[in-house]
Amino acid sequence: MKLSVLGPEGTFADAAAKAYLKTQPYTNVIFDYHPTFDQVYQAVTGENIGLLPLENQLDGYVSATLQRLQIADVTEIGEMTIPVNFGLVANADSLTHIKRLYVQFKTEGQCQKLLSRMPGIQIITTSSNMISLEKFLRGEKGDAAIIPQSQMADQSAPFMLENVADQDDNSTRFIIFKAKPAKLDDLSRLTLTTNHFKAPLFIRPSSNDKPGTLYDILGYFAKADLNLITLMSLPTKTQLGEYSFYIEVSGTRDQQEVIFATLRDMASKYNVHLLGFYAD
Ligand SMILES: O=C(O)C(=O)C[C@]1(C(=O)O)C=C[C@@H](O)C=C1
Repeated sequence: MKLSVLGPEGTFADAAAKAYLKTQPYTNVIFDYHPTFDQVYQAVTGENIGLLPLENQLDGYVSATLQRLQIADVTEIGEMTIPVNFGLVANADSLTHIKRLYVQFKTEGQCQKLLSRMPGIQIITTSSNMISLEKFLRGEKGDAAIIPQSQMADQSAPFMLENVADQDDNSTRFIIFKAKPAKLDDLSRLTLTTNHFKAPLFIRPSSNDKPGTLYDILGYFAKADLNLITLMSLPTKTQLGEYSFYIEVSGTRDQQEVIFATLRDMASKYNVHLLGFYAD
């Protein structure tokens, strides 16, 4: 089986994939690294699986992943949360002599305190923390990169700062998915391996321009006593002001029947795009 993740080896996605595999019975897994989230998504076919970051404790949801999930025909089969911290490597004698900084786009929002100490610097955004490191290693004097803290021990740059995330307590949640579309009927028959589940989904009203639409959507879950852990609105991109809602429902095994009955009920009125139903 192939597991597609953001590469090269050493990204947090790679670490999350390895942590996930420790909890699973898969054998002979081949790691398949790609430089962007979109290429990771495109690479997952058949029975193979992929992993993408969904949410960071400091910087919130990963918009690129949500935008992709909104239109994706995938089944999420699980998730993995890992601690995240960063280090700074620089080819300079001090912070003030750094001219150019390589930083992954989601990492930037997690290292704001460090960045505020480097005014006037040229920031080059990358798609992966290990690409930031690669670019730094091939770079010139005055260059710096923010890289995973786990890579710091292997580096010997002239100037290095450890643990540069805005706070030490920081984590990112990743989702693991297959390429086949999540089907309500198939997933309703799934046997959970733990007592808890999560069900991520998008709900798209035919129009947002009506009083009480969100209230009505939330009412279905409230009436069924189903707990929502996420509610986000995302532009559908069809028209300015048209949004869909990304929702994560969590519950216990004894609520399996009620969640599927609720989703079927909602599907007669709204566009319900289920993304998965998995043990948590
Ligand atoms: O570049 C990496 O190391 C990644 O795995 C990506 C990613 C992300 O986009 O959220 C993962 C964890 C951190 O939040 C920062 C970057």
